[in-house]
Amino acid sequence: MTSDSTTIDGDAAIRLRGVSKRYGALTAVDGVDLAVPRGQLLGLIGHNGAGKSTLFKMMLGLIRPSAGQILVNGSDVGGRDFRAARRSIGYLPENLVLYDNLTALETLQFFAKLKGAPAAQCAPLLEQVGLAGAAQRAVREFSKGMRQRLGFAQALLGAPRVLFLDEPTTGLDPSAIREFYAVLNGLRAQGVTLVITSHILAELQERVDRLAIMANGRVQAQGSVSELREQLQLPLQVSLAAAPAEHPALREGLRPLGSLQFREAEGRLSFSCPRPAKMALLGALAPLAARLQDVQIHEPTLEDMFFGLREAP
Ligand SMILES: Nc1ncnc2c1ncn2[C@@H]1O[C@H](COP(=O)(O)OP(=O)(O)OP(=O)(O)O)[C@@H](O)[C@H]1O
Repeated sequence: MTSDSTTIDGDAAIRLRGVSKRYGALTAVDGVDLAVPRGQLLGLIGHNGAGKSTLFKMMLGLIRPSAGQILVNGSDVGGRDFRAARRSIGYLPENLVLYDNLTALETLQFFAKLKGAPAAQCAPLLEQVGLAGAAQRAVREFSKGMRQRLGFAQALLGAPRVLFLDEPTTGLDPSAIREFYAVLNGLRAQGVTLVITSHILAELQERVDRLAIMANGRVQAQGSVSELREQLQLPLQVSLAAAPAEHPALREGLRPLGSLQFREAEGRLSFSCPRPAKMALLGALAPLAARLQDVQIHEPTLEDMFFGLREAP
């Protein structure tokens, strides 16, 4: 699959070239090239074991790549100056360990000390993630979503310029997810670069600037959602509502589009239509308008794209 990383390299806050990680015979990450422009939100998606967490850990300097180069904020990860550069990077791991006996505020103060961030940031950050009212409560009493909010506050300590968030919305309810993305949008507007993983594809679809789809250690495709749609050329899903008596005439009227696989259910005639035939489809439907009650044309969803890639040879 094509990558446009070369065209955005100039202002990339994160840049990976030929990055691999091998564990003995197993190649967890295999020759990844990736570039994330400053101030953008990249969604990283992939099946279990695709290599997302391994890629994260390498970008954070927690594990060393077997091959390739990683630059974050202009610093070579693993290089001499990376220790200092690490302070401008925030990270929310998939499973953050919290101490149950500490309060939310004490927890954040503890992480602030570890990171060398000012303790004065802790209370405003709790406010930002919606935990101001729970600042003095012990973490042991926290729900899953509250723990996740606290983890997010921890990642924001030190006003990072690059944020890596591994499954950050796990355990959040729909309104908390909305608030979480509002915070991300605010950060993005300040030029913070964000990389986020999620298994909830529909959630990412409307919210990310770019996506990288990983499978078997490789980035199989990357780009904006509309670029991926173009690259993958998955068909449109068309559904026509019409009285069953009209279906034969509809099939006949759509014959110029070539052989379509029709499905009939609940008064609807449905079929997949190749993307390049979209205008021809609209042209064929116009003279059939009097026979139709409704027309739905769906672009492929991120889920369609994800599974389309996995099923590709
Ligand atoms: N320390 C390790 N030693 C050996 N193999 C490892 C190690 N860490 C990861 N792997 C393997 O590398 C592959 C990629 O794992 P990784 O955790 O990066 O996947 P992932 O995409 O984050 O998966 P998930 O969505 O389940 O979190 C898997 O096959 C995993 O078993």
